[in-house]
Amino acid sequence: MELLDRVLEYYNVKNTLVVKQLFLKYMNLVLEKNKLFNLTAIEDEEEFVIKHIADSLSLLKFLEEESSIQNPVAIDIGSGFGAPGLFVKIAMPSINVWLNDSNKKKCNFMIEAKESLGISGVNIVCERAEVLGRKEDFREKFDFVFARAVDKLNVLCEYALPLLKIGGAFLAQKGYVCEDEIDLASNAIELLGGRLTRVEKFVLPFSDEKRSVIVIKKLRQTPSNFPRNTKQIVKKPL
Ligand SMILES: C[S@@+](CC[C@H](N)C(=O)[O-])C[C@H]1O[C@@H](n2cnc3c(N)ncnc32)[C@H](O)[C@@H]1O
Repeated sequence: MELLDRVLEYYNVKNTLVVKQLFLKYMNLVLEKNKLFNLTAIEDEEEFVIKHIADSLSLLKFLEEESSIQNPVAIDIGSGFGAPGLFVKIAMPSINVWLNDSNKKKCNFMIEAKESLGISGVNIVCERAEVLGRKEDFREKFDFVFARAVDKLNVLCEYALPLLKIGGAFLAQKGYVCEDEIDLASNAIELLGGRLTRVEKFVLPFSDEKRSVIVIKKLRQTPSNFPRNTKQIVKKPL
């Protein structure tokens, strides 16, 4: 598929023959399973390449620029069928990725996809992110947290920041206009030990799809009373 070749070249992805085969296999798995239950609204292959693959790969430059760690560990919260985490992992094998979702069917699909693609360095954890944030094995264990299309930034910060190591970065993928969400999240960012360090706006390649990536760095330990339980987070966002 020529569009996919161009996208891989645009993002400077190495080992393109292998990566392309894995992306095509993964896309077919998603589109096939999508006939049985809803994983994505996108059914057209070229649209899939832009809105799922290129959109996920837009994180690569942030991974390079925000950390010098050789084998970073990332968690993708609310990953759904595996976006952006599994696409990033395929294009950047040196990263270890945890794919997290609270929905059992989606987690089962991600397990199936991981096995079918035969990739190591990927784990799937089926739990609410705010529950993981209170577990010793997950709290402050990640160099990066990703989230795309999961919740508003103030709510997302309470999911993401407890999971980050000090010095780690939360990469939140948002639409082009995100200023109001950022304003609303400033209290949460401060309370949870973070600092907004970067907001980058761009257009996805070979399209007119506009996006933002918001970078929130963890500077201090998250106070032990966060994350709160789901009811409190939803009813009274920070
Ligand atoms: C709209 S989907 C987005 C999926 C994927 N990130 C993407 O961009 O295609 C949102 C996903 O977040 C999951 N989710 C929502 N709240 C969550 C939470 N607190 N912890 C873990 N997963 C959550 C849902 O189950 C759903 O699969």
